This record gives sequence, structure tokens and C-alpha cells, in this order.
Amino acid sequence: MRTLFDKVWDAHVVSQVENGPQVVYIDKHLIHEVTSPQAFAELEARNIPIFRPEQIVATADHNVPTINQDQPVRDPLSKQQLEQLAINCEKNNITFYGLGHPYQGIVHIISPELGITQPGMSMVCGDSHTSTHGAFGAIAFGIGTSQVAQVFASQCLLMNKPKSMRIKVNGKLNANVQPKDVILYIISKIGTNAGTGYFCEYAGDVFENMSMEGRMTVCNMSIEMGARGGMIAPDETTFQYLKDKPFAPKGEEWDKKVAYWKTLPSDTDAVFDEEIEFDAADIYPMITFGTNPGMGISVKETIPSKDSLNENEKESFEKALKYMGFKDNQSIVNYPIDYVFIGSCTNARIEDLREVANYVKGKQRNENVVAWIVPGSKQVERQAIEEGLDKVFEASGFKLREPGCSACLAMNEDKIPEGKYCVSTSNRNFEGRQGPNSRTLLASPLMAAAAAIHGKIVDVNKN
Ligand SMILES: CC(C)[C@H](C(=O)O)[C@@H](O)C(=O)O
Ligand code: SF4
Repeated sequence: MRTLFDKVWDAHVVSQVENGPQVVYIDKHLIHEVTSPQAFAELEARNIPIFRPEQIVATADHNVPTINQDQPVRDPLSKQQLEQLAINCEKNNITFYGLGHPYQGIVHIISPELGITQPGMSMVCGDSHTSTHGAFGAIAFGIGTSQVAQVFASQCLLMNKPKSMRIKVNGKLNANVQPKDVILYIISKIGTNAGTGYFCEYAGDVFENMSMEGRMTVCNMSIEMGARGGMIAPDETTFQYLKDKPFAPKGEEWDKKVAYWKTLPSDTDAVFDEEIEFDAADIYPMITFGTNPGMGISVKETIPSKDSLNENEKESFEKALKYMGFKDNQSIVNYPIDYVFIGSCTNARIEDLREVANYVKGKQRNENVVAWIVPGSKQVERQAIEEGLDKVFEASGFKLREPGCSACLAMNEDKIPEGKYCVSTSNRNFEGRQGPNSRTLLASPLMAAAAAIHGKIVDVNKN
């Protein structure tokens, strides 16, 4: 009677501190330019070698420019961080997909698409959205810089086992409800702290019928409800996706692995510390109106009334609405917007770009909207061009840029100006996230594409 999480966790426990935490072996350690430099410096200062460099993969993503990537990086801080990562990887024999490499891209996009992420693995990265990889039935979570150093030195982590939660969504989704809507809906119902201390398994028809891309979108945002990570049981969809990926097992090894992966799903009598259930029929295309990902509504609804909230909630609610320039009880449909960002580790995979192309084909971008389409990786970019999506985008007034985190957190030049509204397919709508005093409305790629065409928030089921 074990859960998926139990099975993968147990297989990685190296030792147990008496009445204390466990030492957990880490199969894959992903790194990027922002959270690795201090950890490398720490090891160097203490003269400790990197224990297993072959278990580490590095990429350049957070502060890379998304145009002219073949030219030198202009921003001095970005340039320095990117160069430092290249030096650190070279010195320590770590595989590095830097700018210009055909595998470069957002860390949580490249590892799955290369087949580095696999079911049953334990994976970490100094990045909160590492939860994405749980879509394959891996235990994957973000760690802080001191833990990055710990994993560098030992390939292990000292950890207390998290509690387990299962969220089931059964039934059939309504038209144009995308995986992003499902996770925005869940977070809007349970709040941004509901998952604190838990690892969450997503189960039920909706996730079983979802593509790997969709499952990654869902698991990606687990952290936004406070969970340490999210997971979905590996199945035929997972195996089909992984088969023949560059780093996926091959031949006999593949068969052996698949046989093992099939043993991982939670036993039918497994017990979770917490269980929550939703009905797929209740979910409709979503949009956020506030400054955390839990402040979301279906596009048909109005912003909640402040009278419906308790005293504690009221203050942050009012602050969020003031920041966003909204009023309670207001509908957001037809609200004009200025920017659209289609990108990030939540929604910049090929499937997302196909959805957008499919919607915008034959239509024109509203002239008041600046729209950025930023592919999650070089491979996504290449695939999009191969399929002619770049031409579709161009004909509709959109430009396909080059891969990176971009306006998801605006560490590069892609910033939303002060006071402007941006419909974004990313995962965080915090104050200033996309640039100082910018205003973010989180939505699915389809809702974002529709906003770019109409110049305002629209219900995709009516437009
Ligand atoms: C820069 C990095 C530490 C950060 C994270 O951990 O999530 C970033 O990726 C984000 O999305 O805010
Ligand atoms: S795309 Fe955004 S959320 Fe994802 S890793 Fe980059 S900054 Fe973090």
C-alpha cells in the first residue's frame, strides 16, 4: 500500500538519521546561471570537488536575451553570470548547453525534451519550478543555493520526508479548457498555501487523458499552491513521449526501465495524508486578477466581492486590486490589455505554440498590443520553424523570438513597462514580476492568444 511518491522516495533513501531526516540520493541535478555561482564558489573555497559531475546538466536561461543570441550579451551582469557558468562547467566537466547550443533553453523544458527527466528519478535544481519534472513520475523539487552546494559535494540531500496529498479531477473538461486552466482553477479553490509541507499527486481522468506537455504545465505550478512538488503516475503517454529521446534508455535497457516504471503508480489501497477532489465540468477558461496565482476566476465570473472575505484576507485583497487597478465585483471581460507574453517553463512547449498558431491563423494581432512569443528551448524553436508556425505568427503580426525565461521574470531586457497590463502564460503574477509596477494576468496560451488578437480579455468560447 504505497503511493507513487513513497515508492520513488524509498528507492532513494541512502541512510536515516535516528529520529531525524533522511539522506536521499539525487539522480539528476539541473543548474542554471542564477543559483549556481555561489555554490560553485563555496566548494572551491573549501577545496571540495564536485562528487558526480556526470549527474549534472547546465543551461543558460534566466537572463539570456531573446533576440540576436548569436551576438555578445550586452547586459554586463547577465554576461558575467553566463560566462561564470561556462567557466564553472568547463572546470568541473559538467555538460553545459550555453547560448547557441542546439539543446539550450529553459531548464525545465530541455531536460524532459532531451529524455534526461525519467520516471522514478529523484531530481533537484536551484529553482522552484523543478516541480515540472514530476509530470513523469519523478520526485523533483527546487532547492536553495546551500543545498545546491550539498548536492555538488555529495550527490545527496538531507531531508525530512514530505506529507502526501492527492488531487483528483474526474470527468470531461469543457471546450477550450487547457491544462493551465485546470491548475489555475485548483489553486484558486485551495489557495497558495494549501500544499505547504506536501508532495501532491494529480490523479483522475483529466490527468490520465492529458498530454505530457499538459502534465508538465500542471506539475510546474504545484509550487504556486505551496507544495514541495507535484507528480503524475507514469503511463503509456509518458513512455511514448520519452521513447527515442536523445538521453532516454535504448534497446534492452529501455524494456527493463519500462517494466520498472510500470510498478511505480500508487497502489489502489495507498493512503494519502490529504485528499481533494474536483469535477472537470466545473472548470472554465481562467484568468487571474490579483497578485498571486490563487487570485483567479473563470473568465465568465466577476472579481469576488470584498465582503465575501474575512478580515485577514481583506487587506491583501484590497492591496492586490489597487496594484492591478481593478475593483471588486468587476468583470474582466473586455478589459483592454497592452502586452501578451507567450512563454516560460509553464507554457512554451511545442504544443503550446501549436495551440496559439492554430488560433491566430488568419487573424490579426490588435495594433495596441505588443506580443512576444518566446519558445522554451532551441528545440522548440526549431520544431516551430519546421512546422511553419513562425510564418503563421508573422502573418498574424507576431514574432517568434529566441529561447529563455524572458518576461516571465524580466531578468533580461524583456520587461513590461510600468502600469501596463500583460496577459501572460507564465506562472507568477507577483508585484513587479514582469518589470517594475507591471501588471500580470495569468492565463492559458489560448486565452493569451485571444487577448492579443482582440486587444482585450475575451472569453475564448465566444470569440
Ligand atoms: C531565479 C530562480 C531562483 C527563480 C525560482 O526559483 O523560481 C525563478 O526561476 C522564478 O521563477 O522565480
Ligand atoms: S521560465 Fe520563469 S518560472 Fe520558469 S524557470 Fe524561468 S523564471 Fe522561473
